Parts: sequence; structure tokens; C-alpha cells
Amino acid sequence: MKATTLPAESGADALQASCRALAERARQAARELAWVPSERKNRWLLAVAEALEREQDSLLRANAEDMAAAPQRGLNAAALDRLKLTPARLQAVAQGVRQVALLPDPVGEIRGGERRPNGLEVCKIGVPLGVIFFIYESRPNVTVDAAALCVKSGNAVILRGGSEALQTNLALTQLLRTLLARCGLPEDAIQSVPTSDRAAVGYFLRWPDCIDLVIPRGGKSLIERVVAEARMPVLKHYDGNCHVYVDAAADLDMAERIIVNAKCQRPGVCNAAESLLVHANIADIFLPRIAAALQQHGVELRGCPETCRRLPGITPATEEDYAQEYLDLILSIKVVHSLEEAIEHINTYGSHHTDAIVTRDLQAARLFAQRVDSAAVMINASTRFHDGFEMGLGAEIGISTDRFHARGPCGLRELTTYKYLVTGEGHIRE
Ligand SMILES: NC(=O)C1=CN([C@@H]2O[C@H](COP(=O)(O)OP(=O)(O)OC[C@H]3O[C@@H](n4cnc5c(N)ncnc54)[C@H](OP(=O)(O)O)[C@@H]3O)[C@@H](O)[C@H]2O)C=CC1
Ligand SMILES: N[C@@H](CCC(=O)OP(=O)(O)O)C(=O)O
Repeated sequence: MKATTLPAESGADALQASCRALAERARQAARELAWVPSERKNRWLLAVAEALEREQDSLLRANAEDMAAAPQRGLNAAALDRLKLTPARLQAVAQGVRQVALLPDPVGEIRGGERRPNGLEVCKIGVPLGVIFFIYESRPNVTVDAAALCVKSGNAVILRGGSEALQTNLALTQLLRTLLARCGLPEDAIQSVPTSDRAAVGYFLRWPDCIDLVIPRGGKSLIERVVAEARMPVLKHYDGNCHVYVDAAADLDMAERIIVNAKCQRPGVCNAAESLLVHANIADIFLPRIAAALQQHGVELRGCPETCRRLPGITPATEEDYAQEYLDLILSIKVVHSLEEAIEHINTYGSHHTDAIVTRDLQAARLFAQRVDSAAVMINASTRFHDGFEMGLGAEIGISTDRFHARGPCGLRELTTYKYLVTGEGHIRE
């Protein structure tokens, strides 16, 4: 299918029929892609990396169209920055694709097995999930990252990026598809939803016969809609209300470095810290120090009464603050009187995404790691490390706080499942 937008006058029936045809093509492409040798997929990845650099001018032109329309759509500075492509950013995307080519292929990977006493061989092998429906924000680099991960893991993907990035995404998808065909891979393994009409999202969510998994990456209302309507499994996180707990036995220099990084390095992403817990034994010394460091970075502090007593002038925190994902330079602070109180607070107000302890006490670190119920627990490290690349997965399509089928950063392996291969020599069951 040519990657163009549907005419505005297309009616609901025409839109649904077009989406259905697209989904069926994705299903067929997934069947073909499932057992393509790694070398061919890697050849495609390397061709993509090269083309992103070579076709830079036309890609930047498409992006300029989106950027020109963005102010009328009310995009703020952070959103504009996410939308914008530059030569350097395209090069970074190309580099990411080259890295995916170097990663081991999870398809066909032996994940365990044994020879049974009767001689039967039981083997567990990695296989693709099938067709992934990926809904994401207006961030064109994500289009390429997601397509690269899906194809390398043998999956077809239906991309539904933010409407503000439509022209850029269509240009990127066109390029990715042309190269699929050139490398002998099914072109329909990558398709974009050819309309920004949100009704189309609802159609895809109703077709579990064509779509095996939906990954919504965006704000809470998107995720809630997808969870309510999807008839196939959803991989997601709602929000990232991440904590740093500074224990009584913390190295305070280390604690300061970690908190400043977790809060300030990139406040608008899901693994940034939103709340700081400080043990009462060190609060007198540590709170003024960390407040000064954070305020230097422009962070607004909102504290519990014990924090406000030590930091006069800051805003008192409310219950809502403790549950809030600010995605901004704001931090709630609470003084706690024990490790147990810190753990209880995190498990009550947190979003089970990423939570960190800073301590030199091994026992405290162990207890925190065992009892904090989050997808990633950091010991003496910034919450910002909850990322597929940083954690050694090569790249990620998103982060999951679900318990099935994957938790934490989702890379190539998380985009696959497995099947059993049982080999006998005429074995029959007694
Ligand atoms: N907690 C987190 O991890 C994240 C939080 N956010 C926050 O969410 C807010 C909005 O950010 P933004 O990036 O625009 O994310 P959105 O959730 O608004 O949009 C992400 C994608 O989902 C689509 N979408 C949104 N709502 C629906 C819906 N009801 N039905 C169908 N499709 C939908 C959008 O399409 P369309 O183009 O039509 O808008 C876009 O493609 C910001 O405050 C941002 O910081 C964003 C990303 C992650
Ligand atoms: N793992 C990423 C953050 C993930 C990300 O962008 O998340 P989100 O805020 O959900 O879009 C990183 O640290 O770069």
C-alpha cells in the first residue's frame, strides 16, 4: 500500500474497510517475516541506516511541513523539540538502527530444553509475537526505532504516530517499506495508519484475529482508552511516578548526584524522579543541601510538614502531590522515619515503574529491593537508567509495568514469545 493519507472526505465505512485491509496485509506479512534469516533482516537494517543519512534532505523537508503546522496545533516547546528532526538526530537514529543490526536475533533462539528419560527431546525456541499495533507520540525517531525492533524480532508493525508528525512518519514509512521490498522482505511488515482520525485506532483494537499485541505509548487517557477497548493483550505503563529514597546510611554526595540526575537530566520522561523520601536521621543535614542543589536547577519543591519546617518557604505538599507524575521541574519531598515507612509510601503512591534507594547498608538495600513492587528497583543508581539501551537490551519500544508478558524495558526479546519443539523417534505415550 502506498503510504499516503486518506482523502478527508472518506466516510467511516471506507475508513474501516481500508484499516481492515491494512491489518490483513500485516497478518500476511508477519507470517512471511516470521522465519526470515537474520542476515536478511540485518541487511535491511543496514540499508535503512544508510538511507536515513542519504535521504536526509527529503526527510527533513517532510519534517519541516510538520514543524510549520505545529504552532497552530498548540504544541509547546518540549513537544516541538520531540517533533523536530535535524541532520544530527537523523544520524543518531541511523546509529541506533546499526546497533539493532548487531544485536542477537531472538527468533529461533533456544531458551531451554531437555532430553526426557524416554529419549524425547523437548526444546523451547523464540518466535515472533506476530502483528504489533504501536500507538505513540509525535516523535519521528520512535517510528524508526520501533520499526527496526519489530522487523528484527520477526514481527509486522502497524504504526500510529502522533498526528503532528504525520508527514514525517509517512515519509519515513515509505522509505522503510521501499527498502523492505528491495531486501526481499514483505513490504507490509511496516505500515502506518493513513489517517489521524482517532476512530481508526478503535477499529484496530477490535481485531485480535489480525493484531496480537497493542503497545500504547503516551498520556494516561490514551492508555485508558486502549485498555478499555483492546481485544488483544496490551503492553504499557500508565505513568512513571518514580521515587528516590535516601536512607539513614546513605553517602550524601552520592545521594545528591543521583537525585539531581534523576530529577533534572530529562524531567519530561517516565523514568524521571517525581518524589524524594529522606530518612529523618539525616534530614537536618541533607534537606538544605539537596534543596540548594535542586533549586539551582530551577526545581520547585513541595514538602511534607517536616520538610517545610527544615526548608521554610517551600510549598506544602498535598496527598495529590505524592501521587503526581509532574513530568516537569517539580519534586515532592517527604521525611520518613524508617525504611519500612519509605517502602510503604512507595508501594502506596508510586506507579510501580522505577524506584531507587541510596544507602551503604547492604541489609537496607536488600529489603528495599525485595519489598518495593516496581518494574525496576535501583540501588545507588539514578532512576534514569530504566531504559532499554542503558540496561543492555540494545533499544526499547517502551517500558512496561505490567506483569504479563514483559516487565521493564521492552526490547527484541520482549517482542517475541516461544514455542516448544518436541522431537521423538516414533514415541507414543503409554
Ligand atoms: N507517562 C508517560 O510515560 C508519558 C506521558 N506523556 C504525557 O502525555 C501528554 C500528552 O503527550 P503526547 O505525547 O501528545 O501523548 P498523547 O497520549 O496525547 O498522544 C500519543 C499518541 O496517542 C494518540 N492518542 C492520544 N489519545 C488518544 C485517544 N483517545 N484515542 C486514540 N489515539 C489517541 C495520539 O494521537 P493524536 O495525534 O490524535 O493526538 C498520539 O498518536 C503530555 O503531558 C506528555 O508529557 C506522554 C508520553 C509518555
Ligand atoms: N527509556 C527512555 C524513556 C522512555 C520514554 O521516553 O518514555 P515516555 O516518557 O513513556 O515516552 C529514556 O530514558 O530515554
